[in-house]
Amino acid sequence: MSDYLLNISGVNKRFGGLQALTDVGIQIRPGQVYGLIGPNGAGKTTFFNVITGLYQPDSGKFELAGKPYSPSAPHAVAKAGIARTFQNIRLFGEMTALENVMVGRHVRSKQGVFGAIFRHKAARIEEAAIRARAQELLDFVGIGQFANRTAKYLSYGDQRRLEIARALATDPQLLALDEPAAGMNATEKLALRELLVKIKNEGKTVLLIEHDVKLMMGLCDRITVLEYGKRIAEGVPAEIQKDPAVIAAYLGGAH
Ligand SMILES: Nc1ncnc2c1ncn2[C@@H]1O[C@H](COP(=O)(O)OP(=O)(O)OP(=O)(O)O)[C@@H](O)[C@H]1O
Repeated sequence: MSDYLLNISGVNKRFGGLQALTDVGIQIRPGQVYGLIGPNGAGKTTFFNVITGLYQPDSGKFELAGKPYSPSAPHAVAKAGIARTFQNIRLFGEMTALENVMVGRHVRSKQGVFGAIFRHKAARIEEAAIRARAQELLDFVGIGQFANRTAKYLSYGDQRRLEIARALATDPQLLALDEPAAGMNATEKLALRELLVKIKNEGKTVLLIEHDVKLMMGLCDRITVLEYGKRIAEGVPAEIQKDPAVIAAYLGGAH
């Protein structure tokens, strides 16, 4: 059995004439916070979207917790145990914060959404448990006091927290975050960092793409750097920071 929670290798992805990913892989151990960085257009989003089933790769080997998984569609990936958030927040704006998290939780419920609607006794009991767990998750990410607030009225930083709570509601083995600090001010970034450390301390494994390299260096256990669709470096932040290829990629500004 592999030591890795996520073990991906040989990913190629072409868009028409553009080779967006060339033989890219990533190996993440359980409990790590793992970062994916690289200059604009390096292929980070493409790779992330391939891992989470949004884009179909031309080739690649995908394993989660030692078992092959098929990144054929987002729901298949979610079922395998990977939950993600999006760069552009995708919440149900008209629903409350609590309801947004409950929807995430229903992915795991026995009765499913229909059971909850028809309110059989078993469904009612399960519904109460889902509600309690959703509240717990809101408390965990620090917005428990806004449980009944309509999602669209939450501040930007709190909406991001809510997205993370909703992703956690599926009890994922891997939490994949797409630029969680995008658009955040310095205070919100600091709070996000604290939250990610808390998630790590709960034993969760996290993969994130983030443009804020400073944030990544202080937060990640390991980092993969992409440039022009290829992996140019992999290692702990201290190694990455002084890697000549990484420095050249960022200073080059070719993208
Ligand atoms: N759906 C698509 N169709 C065609 N080309 C695409 C598509 N998505 C990405 N690309 C191209 O693939 C390359 C990699 O883009 P990608 O968005 O993955 O990079 P990135 O590292 O996430 O960049 P950024 O930091 O700017 O978000 C770019 O040249 C981009 O134009």
